[in-house]
Amino acid sequence: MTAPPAISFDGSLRLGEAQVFFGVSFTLPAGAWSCVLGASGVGKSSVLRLIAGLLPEGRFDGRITTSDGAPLDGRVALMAQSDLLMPWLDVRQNVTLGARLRGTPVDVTRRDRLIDRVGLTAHAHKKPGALSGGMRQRVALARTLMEDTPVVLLDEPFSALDARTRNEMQDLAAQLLRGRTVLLVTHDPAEAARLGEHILVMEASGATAVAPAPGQGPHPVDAPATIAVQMQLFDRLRGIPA
Ligand SMILES: Nc1ncnc2c1ncn2[C@@H]1O[C@H](COP(=O)(O)OP(=O)(O)OP(=O)(O)O)[C@@H](O)[C@H]1O
Repeated sequence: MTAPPAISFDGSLRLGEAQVFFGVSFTLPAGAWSCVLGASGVGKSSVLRLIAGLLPEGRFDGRITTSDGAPLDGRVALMAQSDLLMPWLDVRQNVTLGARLRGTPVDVTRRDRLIDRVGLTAHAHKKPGALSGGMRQRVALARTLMEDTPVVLLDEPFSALDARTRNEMQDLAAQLLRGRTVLLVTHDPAEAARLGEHILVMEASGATAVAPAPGQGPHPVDAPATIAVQMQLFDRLRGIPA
């Protein structure tokens, strides 16, 4: 993996007749977890798709730049809320889907190591239909890591999981993605307070930074600093000024 860059985003987006957002500007620090929250429809997923180069429709007036000046093409992996697993492929084949689609050789040692790190070695022969929701998200996480990109974008990947599995997945993702430039879209102030080393609240007219809990994430869920950030985010999302 190449060194993760910081990413600066500045622009406005129109989709069809609608101005989705206007003058949204922020910088994602290199090698850290950034979290973005905001009302439904404000354009959070569109920001991810713009950074990933996956929003061909619409009109984006602005710039997305990197601290090393190199383009983001080929350096970004996106993990969506839906696990997007292929039902006819087993865990090993799903984890290596990227290489299969590109027609490039599969690094089987790396594949098996990642499946082991997400705790699925005993289930590697199974198809998605035989896995729980948490296991399926583990496969999706291993597939994202298999791409070994310095930038990882996460679009509400844990929102459909029960509280305990979500907590486990947050820890696992924080551990496995440490050192990469990560942007997580979430509706959950507790998740943002726990994982965020940089936190943004997005509105149609801009993005505001909210100070995270100190130190490296994941922050302890019951630490006073984490709870204070969570409460502040609740207030921001309810429209209560800081
Ligand atoms: N291809 C498209 N064409 C027209 N409008 C679109 C398109 N994709 C998204 N939109 C609209 O753009 C707006 C922003 O969508 P987006 O999914 O980015 O918001 P979001 O903040 O991620 O929402 P949520 O939190 O509900 O997932 C929404 O009003 C959505 O309906």
